[in-house]
Amino acid sequence: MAHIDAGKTTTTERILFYTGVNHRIGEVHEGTATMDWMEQEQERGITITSAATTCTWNGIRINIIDTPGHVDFTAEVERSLRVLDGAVACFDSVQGVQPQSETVWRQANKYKVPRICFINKMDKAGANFEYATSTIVNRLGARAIPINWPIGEEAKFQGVIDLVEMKGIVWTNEEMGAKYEVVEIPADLKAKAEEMHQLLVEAVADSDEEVMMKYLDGEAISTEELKRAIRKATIAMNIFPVMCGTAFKNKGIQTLLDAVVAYLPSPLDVPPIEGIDPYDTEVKVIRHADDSEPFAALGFKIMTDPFVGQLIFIRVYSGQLKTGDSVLNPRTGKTERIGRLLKMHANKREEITEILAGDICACVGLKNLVTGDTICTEKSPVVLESIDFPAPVIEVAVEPKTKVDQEKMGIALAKLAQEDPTFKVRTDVTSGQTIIAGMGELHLEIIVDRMMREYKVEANVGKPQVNYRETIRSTAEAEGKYIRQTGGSGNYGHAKIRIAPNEPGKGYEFINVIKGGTIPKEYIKPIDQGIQEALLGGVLAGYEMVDIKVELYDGSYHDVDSNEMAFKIAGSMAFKEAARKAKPVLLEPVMAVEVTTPEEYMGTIIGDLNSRRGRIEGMEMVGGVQAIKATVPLSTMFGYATSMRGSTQGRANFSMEFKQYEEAPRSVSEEIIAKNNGGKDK
Ligand SMILES: Nc1nc2c(ncn2[C@@H]2O[C@H](COP(=O)(O)OP(=O)(O)OP(=O)(O)O)[C@@H](O)[C@H]2O)c(=O)[nH]1
Repeated sequence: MAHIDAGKTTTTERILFYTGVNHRIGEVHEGTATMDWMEQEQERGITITSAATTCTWNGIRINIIDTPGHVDFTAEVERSLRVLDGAVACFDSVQGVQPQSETVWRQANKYKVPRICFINKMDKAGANFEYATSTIVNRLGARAIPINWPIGEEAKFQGVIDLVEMKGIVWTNEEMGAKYEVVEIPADLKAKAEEMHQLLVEAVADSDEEVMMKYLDGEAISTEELKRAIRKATIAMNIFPVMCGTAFKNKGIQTLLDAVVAYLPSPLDVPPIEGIDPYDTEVKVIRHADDSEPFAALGFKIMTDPFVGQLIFIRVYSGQLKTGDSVLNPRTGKTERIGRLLKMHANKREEITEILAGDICACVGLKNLVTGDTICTEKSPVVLESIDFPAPVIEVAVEPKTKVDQEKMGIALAKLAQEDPTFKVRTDVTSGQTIIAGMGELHLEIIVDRMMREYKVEANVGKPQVNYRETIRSTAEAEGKYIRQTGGSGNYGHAKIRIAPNEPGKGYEFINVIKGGTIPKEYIKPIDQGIQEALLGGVLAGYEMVDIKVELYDGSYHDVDSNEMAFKIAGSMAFKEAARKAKPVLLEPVMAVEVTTPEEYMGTIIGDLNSRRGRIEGMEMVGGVQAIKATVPLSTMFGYATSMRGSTQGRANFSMEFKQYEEAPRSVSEEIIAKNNGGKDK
């Protein structure tokens, strides 16, 4: 995991080469990286999907998921961290911690994933191991403790000092770095190595009692003892060991693999996973990484494969499973049969017949699974915690060119949406246009590109727009009555509701307080559904309404004429009227922006951010340049990259990620409401 371009894919390619999975090294910039198997990834030299793959080092099996660095694909990182037990955080040796490193670091904290830090690109001009490590301490607030020290930097980088075993390791540039030599610690680095070794012992002593006692008594600590203490401290996240190398120049990868095996947890080292009983949500269910416990796994990724069909990636938390076994999906209550099990090697696959606790693999045959679903045995059901995904903030209209394209587009978008939980499709209520929403311009561009290439859909694509939301600021009551006589049969639906603002982020909540059958039970759900449909269309400018509590408190029915449809319409009517009375407001997505710029352009950058309704949150010197943090509405940030580069002669950089939805200022919301014809449902 890392900021974009830190070298995750290059490092992974080296790992696959040294562990014997690949016989030649694929390069990102040549478009031949195994992990970046999608056409779009190879053309752009970036990772978009996180490919899961398996390799073996020193007899230990390692499952690797190479994650994307670009913020638009943050969901890929989120789900990978949810199912992995350990991570290698890659950093650029010149830049150290970059904005997106902070995001992924926070995500790893959230899922309590122990980490090793790998300072990559030690061969680059300006490489500085000490500085890069200090940024991990200062910007991430992490206890980053070197277990390597570089031998030479920039063009002179030859290898590393292993601060645990106190030896030098240098790579000879032969056989793509497969060969290295163990050497004495160079004389000029001896004192530094001693100092850093001491620091390492001190840092891990408090995680291991024996080592602590010996340390306090001034006794020598053996390499084995030190390794054990580092493992404990790393798994407990008391420390984050820091290593270095250059993936591109083939140095430092074998040592990194050794450390992954030595210090990152195996499935047995992580705490058992907690879930709940689907039939009694008050009951906690604990599952250990043990083959003899009942089977439980989490589906974390869905990929449509042109040959096999739908592949579901799962992480097994407990028990075992064989091909042909049936599993229960507690969300749907349905049992499904596992057709095939596949071990994934980036773009190749190997058929297997069983999987065990701790495994990550792909399976075929689970039609109804969505990302984040648990699968388990019918006899001992459990629901594991799902995965959180951020809301899409940008949208664009796509219009099929012909009738045939229209059909193909529907299928393509549905498939793409099933793979990607941050991508949503909707039909605009007034224009009837298909609107797709996602995490950023790049995200939508890739989706449109895949739709056109993989599914051969021809379509016109509009300009990206902000995905606004609506909510209410006060409470209101309203009633909806739908009474019609159509031909012979009648329709009768009648509902009275109260609505109130819900806590931000809590979404929609429906509370039924109907007593004594004023409205029969079977019509309650249709009312709820009618309200939910009305929520999607909004009341101000046609945007989805969020964070609203609705209480159904009264209504009436007719013995003969009442039906579900009539109550659905009554619910929708009641909600729209109540929402209009409850001070509706427009919400806009606000982004966390970080610009790094040479000092001379600071004034220009800040002035420009202010003119975009930005709020400056802080400034800091980072690696000789100024880092300016600000929150800025997304609507003012289109085209920012070009204008910022123009005004700083290409010397400033920026990153941006979604922060939260905030109420749009009156002038802005009036303009948007006017543009959308003053509400789409009118
Ligand atoms: N000089 C130098 N360049 C490197 C090194 N490692 C990677 N690169 C180059 O840096 C660029 C980015 O590398 P990637 O491996 O694609 O980085 P990434 O972190 O996977 O990027 P995303 O997946 O797009 O976030 C490529 O052009 C690599 O060839 C290194 O050790 N030294």
